[in-house]
Amino acid sequence: MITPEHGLLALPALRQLEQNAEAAGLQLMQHAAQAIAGWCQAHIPHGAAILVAAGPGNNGGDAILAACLLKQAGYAVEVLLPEPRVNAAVAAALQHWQALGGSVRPTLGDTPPAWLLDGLFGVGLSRPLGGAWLHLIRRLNSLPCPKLAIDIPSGLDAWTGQPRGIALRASHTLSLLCPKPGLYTAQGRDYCGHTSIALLDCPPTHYPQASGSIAVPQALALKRRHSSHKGSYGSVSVIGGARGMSGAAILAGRAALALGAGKVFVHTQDALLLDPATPELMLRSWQDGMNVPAANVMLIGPGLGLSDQAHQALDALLLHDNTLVLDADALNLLAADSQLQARLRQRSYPTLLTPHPSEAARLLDCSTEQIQADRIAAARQLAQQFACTVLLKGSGTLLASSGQPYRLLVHGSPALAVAGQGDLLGGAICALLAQGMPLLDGAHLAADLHACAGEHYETAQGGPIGLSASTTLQLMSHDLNQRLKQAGAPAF
Ligand SMILES: NC(=O)C1=CN([C@@H]2O[C@H](COP(=O)(O)OP(=O)(O)OC[C@H]3O[C@@H](n4cnc5c(N)ncnc54)[C@H](O)[C@@H]3O)[C@@H](O)[C@H]2O)[C@@H](O)CC1
Ligand SMILES: [K+]
Repeated sequence: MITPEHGLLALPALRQLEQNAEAAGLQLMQHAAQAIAGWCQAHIPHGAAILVAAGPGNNGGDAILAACLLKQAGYAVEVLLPEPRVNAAVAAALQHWQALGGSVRPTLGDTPPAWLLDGLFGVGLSRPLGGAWLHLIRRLNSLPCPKLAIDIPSGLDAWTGQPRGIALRASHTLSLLCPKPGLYTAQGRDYCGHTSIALLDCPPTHYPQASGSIAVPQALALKRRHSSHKGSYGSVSVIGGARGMSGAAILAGRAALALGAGKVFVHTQDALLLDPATPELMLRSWQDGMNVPAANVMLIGPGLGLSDQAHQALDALLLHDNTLVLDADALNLLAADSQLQARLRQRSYPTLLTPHPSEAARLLDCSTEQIQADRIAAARQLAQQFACTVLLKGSGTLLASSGQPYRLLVHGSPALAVAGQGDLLGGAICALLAQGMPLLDGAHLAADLHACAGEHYETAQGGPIGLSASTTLQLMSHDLNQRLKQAGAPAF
């Protein structure tokens, strides 16, 4: 059961929710206005000058009713209404505003306000913004003040997280009634700033079935007993590291150890003698990997290369009945070979693909821009086309598996946009799977730990630059231990 604060609704379901609430007599616009005014009173100094930009639909109605409450609370509020043709709810809100002595201006003045409230467009944006709207939003973006977007920054698509023509760059966003995927994925986080959600006192029974979720799985399944030993925590084999690229496979192996796998094998093209920083890793060659699928979870791809030998390794592994994670060059080999794809589809054992947007584009034979234009659709299409679970990397990482609600990560940081982080994530996922977590939950929890490590680093350093692999792994294992501490008693 997905709760209202975690559920991601498709547009028809959101409209259904609004109807359900209205039919039950809930005055959503009043509740929205109260939530917005409450947010402002908690964040904006009393009496400050607030410019409320109101559009022609209900997003504008929310904004104008909030303007009324803020004026009554003692703020110096002005309403900017660029489009005089407004819907009935906005017209009623305007009447109320004017009855309070509030004035309305059609164009932006010269004096910048202390804060901007953006109520131009919300989820009703139905086409790219153009003409005068482009000019206005450009000017609003250049105002040197913090900006609160109501529901979603105007111009940002609430489902894809992509601007349509142009979008307001908010410092804060207060989303109404439920979270929307566009707040978190693609360019969403760059446009939304700090995001919070106001559920508007809408009872959970009014919420239709969600198609996605931002809830993160519990770590409880990883709780350890005193009587356990290394054999209790599974084993991971990493197959990668062609000549000159062994670092990628080593990083994945280190991550698998740091996140708690009992035993970790690293198979590189030529077996390495030792990883001095992590002598616990058992180092083998590819040949050994094919003949001895010793581990219950296998990761193939980091630094694998595209040689015939790499192709053979992937071909052989697809036949094994262990849990299999495909990353990096394994995905590139797969994209280029329909026979490998057929073999993948025939697998009946848990399989995960972990592409970044360019790898996803190769797999779907389209451009990276097309993937990013609708990341949710791309992740779902990959899961369906290849009959496996998919983790689509990038800002707002997504997980999709046929017949399941998709999952969206709300954490992450540009600190993670450096070489080697994908290898760490692959290894970390395998560690949680080796310890018995189901595929979707294990991949999700590992990706969340990775995303949070990036955020923690950025917060601690005051910026995203310089995150190393070893720091990432320390942050991830620390966070996992903290989550386990809070998770209660182990299941027997
Ligand atoms: N309906 C309700 O009961 C609720 C509505 N809420 C608010 O209402 C918003 C949705 O309201 P609406 O559905 O009225 O939609 P919006 O207010 O987002 O915008 C719709 C208006 O914008 C115009 N429009 C759309 N795209 C345009 C473009 N590219 N260029 C120029 N004009 C364009 C439409 O013709 C229409 O007039 C939410 O985002 C939220 O702020 C929430 O308060 C929750 C409850
Ligand atoms: K808005």
